Amino acid sequence: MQMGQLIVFTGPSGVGKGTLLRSLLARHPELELSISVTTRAPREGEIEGRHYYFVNQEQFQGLIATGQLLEWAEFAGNYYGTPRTPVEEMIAEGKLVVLEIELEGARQVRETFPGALQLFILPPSPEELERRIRVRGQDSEEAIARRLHRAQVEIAAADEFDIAIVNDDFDRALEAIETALFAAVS
Ligand SMILES: Nc1nc2c(ncn2[C@@H]2O[C@H](COP(=O)(O)OP(=O)(O)O)[C@@H](O)[C@H]2O)c(=O)[nH]1
Ligand SMILES: Nc1ncnc2c1ncn2[C@@H]1O[C@H](COP(=O)(O)OP(=O)(O)O)[C@@H](O)[C@H]1O
Repeated sequence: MQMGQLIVFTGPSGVGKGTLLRSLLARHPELELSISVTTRAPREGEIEGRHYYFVNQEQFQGLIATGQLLEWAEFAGNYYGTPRTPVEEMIAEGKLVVLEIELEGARQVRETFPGALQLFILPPSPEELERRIRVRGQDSEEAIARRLHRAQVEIAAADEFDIAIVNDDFDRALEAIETALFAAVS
């Protein structure tokens, strides 16, 4: 059987990664989303095992110490990581596995999985990025400030990625992602 592939999505908080991925996954059942582990508190409506596996600091450190994370990083005061075993199993089964992760994690994956396709999602402007984070209405002022600060660092690194796509018009961005993705994996 053919080996699967890793597809990495990175981009500043609020750019629309989650929304784009939901549409992409609904349209392409052959894509599998990796569910991350995080120490962040669940947002309203987030479900354990579907959006994230929610753990405490001690549990997260245990996962690092026992090599159970494929990559991990601290982001805006919380830890996030990709559970290794499910991803390795899905790749061995020939699946296309999607990781939605921040910059430091994407850099780690670049080292360990050089064949991974790395996509970066850009906002049309910094103002629109801030508007989207606020419209989502899920984060405290402090969390918003940390995310906006981190966004500048992430956007400055967009050139490191295989492809950068601006999420201005949603449908157009989705199409551009599909084109890039299926050109790379076919
Ligand atoms: N390195 C890494 N980053 C992750 C992982 N899961 C999520 N992230 C990233 O962590 C950041 C914060 O995620 P989250 O708290 O859900 O906020 P949101 O992106 O604003 O919805 C985002 O950039 C995510 O892409 C992971 O497993 N590893
Ligand atoms: N192309 C777009 N135009 C306008 N709003 C968008 C667009 N894409 C996403 N959004 C909105 O922006 C907000 C943040 O999107 P989200 O998917 O949560 O971002 P991320 O996962 O990157 O943090 C949501 O309210 C979402 O509906």
